[in-house]
Amino acid sequence: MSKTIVLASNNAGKIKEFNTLFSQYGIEVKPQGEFNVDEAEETGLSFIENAILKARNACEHTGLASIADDSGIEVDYLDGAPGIYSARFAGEHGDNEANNALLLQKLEGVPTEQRTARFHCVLAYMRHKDDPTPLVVQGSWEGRILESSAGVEGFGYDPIFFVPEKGCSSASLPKEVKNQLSHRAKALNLLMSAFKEKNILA
Ligand SMILES: O=P(O)(O)OP(=O)(O)OP(=O)(O)OC[C@H]1O[C@@H](n2cnc3c(O)ncnc32)[C@H](O)[C@@H]1O
Ligand SMILES: [Mg+2]
Repeated sequence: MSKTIVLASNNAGKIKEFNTLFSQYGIEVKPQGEFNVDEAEETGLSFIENAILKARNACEHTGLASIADDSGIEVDYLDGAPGIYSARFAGEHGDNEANNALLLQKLEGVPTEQRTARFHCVLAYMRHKDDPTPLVVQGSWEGRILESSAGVEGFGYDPIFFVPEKGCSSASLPKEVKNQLSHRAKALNLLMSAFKEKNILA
């Protein structure tokens, strides 16, 4: 049985990655923009809460099942900031350049070994707006914050996120490589296992 799943995101970078990732599993998702869904207010205090708020909002507006992604970067030296505020770290939502510049500034002079950080991704799947048991999975990706930007792939914090196992920034990795290693790829892998176990979309 094929059924439409709404992707509860307006972030073009995420949507692009999801198109590739989902196609690997033979699943088609439609971004919420195609349904004119109003953006959910991300008032939660954790990635999990925000992912559920976004998924529920998309279900409510479309009457369809949805998957939301709430993600961000946690920097150890900053006690986990920007965390759930990653998209609006410098004030304006989605100003990637300002966010990256502020993060570099806050870490100015901090030695390499204290620049550890990780991307974190929570995915929430809800069958409908009143679904009492959303499926929630998480993935993370360890690295550290560079001292300046490098690379043009990806989006958001990718130019300043150093990937130790590859020796370069995540914006310097070919898309296929990021899609094998990333927090998002790991979380989606878990979600797909849960789908299989629960015969969702089977
Ligand atoms: O809520 P939606 O509509 O999905 O879009 P958003 O951009 O607001 O997304 P979030 O609320 O989840 O905020 C996540 C921010 O964390 C950053 N981020 C998340 N995943 C990333 C990745 O793979 N590479 C680089 N930056 C990432 C990026 O700056 C995002 O704007
Ligand atoms: Mg958001």
